[in-house]
Amino acid sequence: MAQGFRGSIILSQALARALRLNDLALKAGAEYASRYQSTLSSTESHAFGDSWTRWRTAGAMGLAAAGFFLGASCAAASAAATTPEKEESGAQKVIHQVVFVLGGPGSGKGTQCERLTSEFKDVAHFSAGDLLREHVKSGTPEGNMVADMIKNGQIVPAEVTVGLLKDAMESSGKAKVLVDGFPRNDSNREVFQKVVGYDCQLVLYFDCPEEVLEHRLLSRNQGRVDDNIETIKKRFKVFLEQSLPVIQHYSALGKVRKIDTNRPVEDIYSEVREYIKQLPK
Ligand SMILES: Nc1ncnc2c1ncn2[C@@H]1O[C@H](COP(=O)(O)OP(=O)(O)O)[C@@H](O)[C@H]1O
Ligand SMILES: O=c1ccn([C@@H]2O[C@H](COP(=O)(O)OP(=O)(O)O)[C@@H](O)[C@H]2O)c(=O)[nH]1
Repeated sequence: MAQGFRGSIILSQALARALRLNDLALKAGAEYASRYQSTLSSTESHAFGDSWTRWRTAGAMGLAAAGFFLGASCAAASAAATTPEKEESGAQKVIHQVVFVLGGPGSGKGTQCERLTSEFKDVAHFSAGDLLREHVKSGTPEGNMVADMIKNGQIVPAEVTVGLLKDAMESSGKAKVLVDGFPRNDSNREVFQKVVGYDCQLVLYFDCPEEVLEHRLLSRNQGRVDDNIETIKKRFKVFLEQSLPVIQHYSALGKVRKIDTNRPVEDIYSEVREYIKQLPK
C-alpha cells in the first residue's frame, strides 16, 4: 500500500514531465513541418512537384521529428522516475525513501536501526534525539533551549528538529533513510512534510509494555540526563498524548507496521529487516 502510494507519486511526476516534454515534442514537430514547408516553398522544389506533395513531405518530416522528440522525452521521463530532480534554483532535490521508526522511549529504535545500517549499505540512520543532543553542544541559545526541553522530556519545536534532519538527509548520499524517534507529534509531522516536501513511505512502530521500557531505560547507562525515573514518567506521558496520534494518523493511511519489541533483539531484527528489504530499490 505504502509502496503503491509512493509509486503513484513517482509515476505522476514522471507522467507530468512526459506530458510537458510531449507538448514540447509536438510543438517542435509542428515547427519543423512549417519550417520545412517554407523552405520548400522558397526554393525551386522540382523534386517535390506540386504544393500538395510539398505539404505531405513536410508533414511526414514533421511527424518524424515529433517522433524523435517524443522518444527522447519518454526516455527522459522514465529517467526522472529514478533520479534526483533539479529544482528551479538549479540545486539537486533528492527524494529519499523515508522510514519513520517510532515507539516509546527504550523500545529499541536505536538498537534495531544500527543493525539495519550495518546490513543494508544503501540505508542511512538518523536519530532525531542524537541530532538534538549534538545541537546542544553548540552552546547557542537555541542549543540551551533544546537541552532544557530534553531534560524535561518535552518535544523540541518542529522547525529545529526538521532543520537538523533535512541537513542530515541531504548530506547522507543514501537513497533510504531511517528517521528514528521522529515525528513525535502532529506539528513535527506537518512541518517535516512542508519543509522536506514529501512524506514517509513507511512507519515501523515498536510496541512494548511500559514496565519493560522503564526497566530498560533505567539500565541503559549512557549517561543521558533524561534516563531518570522522573523524566521517564514525563516521556511516557508525552508519548501517549502526543506521539500515539501520529502513529494513528499513519495507520489510517496504511503505512504502519507494528512490531512487538518485548522480545530478544534477534527475533525483532528478523522481522524488521523484511520490511526494509521490501522497500523499492
Ligand atoms: N529487545 C531488547 N531486549 C532487551 N533490551 C533491549 C532490547 N532492545 C534494546 N534493548 C536495550 O534497551 C535500551 C534501550 O534501547 P534503545 O535502542 O536505546 O531504545 P530507543 O532508541 O527506542 O530509546 C538499551 O540499553 C538497549 O541495549
Ligand atoms: O524529534 C524529537 C526527538 C527527540 N526529542 C527530544 O529528545 C528526547 C530524547 O529522544 P530520543 O529519541 O533520543 O530517546 P527516546 O525517548 O526514544 O529514548 C525526547 O524526550 C525529547 O525531549 C524531541 O524533542 N524531538
